[in-house]
Amino acid sequence: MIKQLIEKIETKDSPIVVGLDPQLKFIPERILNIGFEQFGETLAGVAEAIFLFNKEIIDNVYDLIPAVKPQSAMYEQFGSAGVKAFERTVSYAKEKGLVVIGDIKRGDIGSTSEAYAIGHLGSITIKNKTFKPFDEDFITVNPYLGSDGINPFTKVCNSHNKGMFVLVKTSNPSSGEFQDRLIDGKPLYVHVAEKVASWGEECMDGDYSNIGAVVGATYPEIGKELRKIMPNNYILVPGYGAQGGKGADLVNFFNKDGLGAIINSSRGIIAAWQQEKYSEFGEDNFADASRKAVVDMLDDVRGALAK
Ligand SMILES: O=C(O)c1cc(=O)[nH]c(=O)n1[C@@H]1O[C@H](COP(=O)(O)O)[C@@H](O)[C@H]1O
Repeated sequence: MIKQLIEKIETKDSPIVVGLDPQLKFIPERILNIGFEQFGETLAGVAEAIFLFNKEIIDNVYDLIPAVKPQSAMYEQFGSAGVKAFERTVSYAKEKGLVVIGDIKRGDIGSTSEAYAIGHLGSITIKNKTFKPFDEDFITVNPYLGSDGINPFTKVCNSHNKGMFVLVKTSNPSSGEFQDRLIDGKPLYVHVAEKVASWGEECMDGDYSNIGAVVGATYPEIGKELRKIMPNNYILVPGYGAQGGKGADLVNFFNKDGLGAIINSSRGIIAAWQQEKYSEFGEDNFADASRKAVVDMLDDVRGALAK
């Protein structure tokens, strides 16, 4: 699956991913009203609006980007109707030829991880009929439970040509509380990165592994260190834009071949219409504002890489 992602990154010259993290406050009135007219002022009405909001953004940016990353909590907050909107978003993005990274941050004891892996990446057979429940292409995984929490995902990645990004050093301000702690003289994130490199060897797909890492754009020096420890693992880099990451911070996350990293922006793209910088588009043209924000992000990232 990483081969397919790389092919799209190269074809579009676009190492970026748009995070589809809808919040009620980002959805313009005209979209909300469509949902409410159909399903009333209910969770189902909001969920319909969320799907329509995502669809309009996807329609306006899909030619510029290789992938999207819907964040599951942003849908789960609206209950089962929200989960349905997540499912519809995954299918629609795939219809438009995009790779889908389901940001679900799962991981548990082996038997439970196996169920997550089946539900999100794999398939289940009921009376000779096979179903693929969520069918994302990649997911995000929390490694806190160790190898037996990861192995079931690896197994399904190999049987279904899927992939995962394992949290190594997260972008948030307090990520260091545990992740930077020294153990045997090395920060915990280094131990996790070494594990990602070795888990990744079991899951190679061309020059890169279907097992990647998540490292926040907000820690560029750590990104440089981790890039060396995981030469064959793609790094998903969130934290661009709304969390302060800039193009210049991102160069260290890439390999010399110009590959190896994919940069995420969520609020910076989907809520661009609410920023002063894009106010000329107005609420009705929110998806045009998103397109302009993608173009600006691409210019920034390509410019930094060209230097
Ligand atoms: O796994 C992630 O995607 C993730 C890891 C991390 O360290 N930091 C981080 O922000 N994320 C996610 O990346 C997205 C960032 O959103 P914005 O800050 O709006 O661009 C959210 O969906 C976060 O849940």
